[in-house]
Amino acid sequence: MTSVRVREAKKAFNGQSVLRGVDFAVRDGEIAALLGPSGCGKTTLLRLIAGFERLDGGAIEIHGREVAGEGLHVPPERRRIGYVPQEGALFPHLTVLGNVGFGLARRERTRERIGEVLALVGVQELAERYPHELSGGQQQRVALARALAPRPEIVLLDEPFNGLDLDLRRAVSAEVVATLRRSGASAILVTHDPEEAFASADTVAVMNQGAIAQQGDPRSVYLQPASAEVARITGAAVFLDATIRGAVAETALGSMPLGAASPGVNGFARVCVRPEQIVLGAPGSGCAAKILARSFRGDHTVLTVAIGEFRLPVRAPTSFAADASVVEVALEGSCVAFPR
Ligand SMILES: Nc1ncnc2c1ncn2[C@@H]1O[C@H](COP(=O)(O)OP(=O)(O)OP(=O)(O)O)[C@@H](O)[C@H]1O
Repeated sequence: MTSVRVREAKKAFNGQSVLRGVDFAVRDGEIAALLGPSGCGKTTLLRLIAGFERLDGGAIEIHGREVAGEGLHVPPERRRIGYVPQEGALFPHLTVLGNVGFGLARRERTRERIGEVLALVGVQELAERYPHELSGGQQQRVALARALAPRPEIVLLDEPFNGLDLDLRRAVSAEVVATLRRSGASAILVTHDPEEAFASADTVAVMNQGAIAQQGDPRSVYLQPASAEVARITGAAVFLDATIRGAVAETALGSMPLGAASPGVNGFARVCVRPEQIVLGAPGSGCAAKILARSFRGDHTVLTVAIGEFRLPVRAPTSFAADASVVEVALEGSCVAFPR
């Protein structure tokens, strides 16, 4: 069953269109990521689903029941949705206990229920502390506990890990996802970090300029992006000019099987490959390239190489010969073609 369905959602602020007809769906128990660049409308979509904003057009259904549409706006407190806003959202004058109890109806505001949800997110020993006495990761766990306390059916999380440094961010997001799965709620996680979206979500909706450009499982949006923009939003992408012959793309780096092609692509095209598909090949296996620069990255080195006028990054092992000036570059896997 579908837990959230958004149809043709439109929203403008001060005459400026922010959502231009968004279609988006999340199934029961699923974690969906809303991935897109800054300003594309992710928070606006989340706030419309929560009921904090009113739709200008289109409709939103929760578990098959329309909650927003023409002449209809069910208030947030009647949507059974938990909301984890961006960082810094705890009430500074309330303890963890007070923060988590805040959203609970009086009869449910028991130490037992609060203790249960603090245990669910693993912060039960922090109950008496104030937000300023917590680390960033602890604060985010408490914010999640506050959202989960009223047993929502859907949890919306707006870039909840933004304020955390990278290592902590990966660890806290994995814990939060595990907690959400244990709670059984569906969730929508807003992020602009593709790795976070892929690691956390069952379905990824790629948003750009107020519309969903593609929605699918993480592998399909990464490996078969529907457009050059989706390819860029979902990770690093290298575009090569190519000639398409049947199911093969011929590029300056050699030929490559075509994994997918946009409609109308034939003859001259642009193919998208991911940097990890450009590899060092054995002599004679690919295309000779001149090394222009090296950048040491710890567990690997990135070479910038030139093939004629064309420059591209190639990942090499840290042990790569320091005196080499030429390498052989080859392509691995398949590519996706777009019109040139
Ligand atoms: N209440 C508002 N009044 C006027 N403009 C708004 C309002 N809320 C959002 N906007 C505008 O709508 C656009 C989309 O904003 P939104 O916060 O939804 O984007 P976002 O994708 O979540 O961005 P970020 O990743 O930076 O948070 C922006 O141009 C923003 O300035």
